[in-house]
Amino acid sequence: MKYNVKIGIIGGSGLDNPSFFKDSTEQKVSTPYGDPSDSLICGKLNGVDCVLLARHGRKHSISPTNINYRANIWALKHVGCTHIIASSATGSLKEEIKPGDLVILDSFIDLTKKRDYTMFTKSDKVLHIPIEPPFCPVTRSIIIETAQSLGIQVHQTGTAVVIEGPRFSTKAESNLYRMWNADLVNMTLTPEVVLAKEAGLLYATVAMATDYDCWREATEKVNVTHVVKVFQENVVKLTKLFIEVVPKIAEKNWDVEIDELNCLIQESVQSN
Ligand SMILES: CSC[C@H]1O[C@H](OP(=O)(O)O)[C@H](O)[C@@H]1O
Ligand SMILES: Nc1ncnc2[nH]cnc12
Repeated sequence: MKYNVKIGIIGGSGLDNPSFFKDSTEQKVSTPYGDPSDSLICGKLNGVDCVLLARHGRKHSISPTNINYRANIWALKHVGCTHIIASSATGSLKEEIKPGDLVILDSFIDLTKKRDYTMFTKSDKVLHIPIEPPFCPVTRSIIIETAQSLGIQVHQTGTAVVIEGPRFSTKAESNLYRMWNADLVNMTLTPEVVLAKEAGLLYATVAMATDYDCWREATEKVNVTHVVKVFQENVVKLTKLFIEVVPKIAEKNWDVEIDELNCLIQESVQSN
């Protein structure tokens, strides 16, 4: 086995500072892109090396636009992560995806406007990464199988529309996303998922639907208090899934997947 598995866990809204580890160390990392959202919390989860990072900072002080996604991903790569599993609180765009449900995302529609979308601005090279499939299919399968073995119901696929935020959507926007057949809406998935691929990290997101955004007549329109409340009411199944998925990821040899991703990155650098 060429690569030792180390798993980065990016905790989103509601999972900003989970007490995953019995013993942990805090590591401050500076990166060529500036500072990550917070210190990295390193420890072992079910015997596997893991690194926790709060996407919005442990005090939830950084808004989606101002998150230094590049620094976050660079820092996790720098400390030796091979994988990232991330959480995200999301609005549901479909009746059948109910608040509290978990969705193993497989695609996105990026409507963000004010972010740094590539790691490759600090070199003389241009990288045109083929992003499809955006999420690591093998990591996704392991998450789905683990959920099934725990009796946790998940939606096995889902497309998230990513908005700039921090405001929520209008009803017109929400209905437009529904017409696109998107499943969820959030504010942080991109460029995180893209940068992870550029960095050669195998990445998956477990999204939790926390609300019906604002399209559904019969329900209260989304607000942040409601999002946090629903997330907290359902957080146990999400953390249980993360804790159990970590050893399942670690028991596999990932040399092929990591080498394939590194090849893809090399092939995607434009050179004249
Ligand atoms: C707290 S409401 C909106 C906020 O929640 C989600 O955060 P995350 O993806 O980090 O869980 C959403 O993307 C917004 O940033
Ligand atoms: N309705 C919504 N829109 C955008 N981000 C969200 N995060 C949680 N609910 C959301």
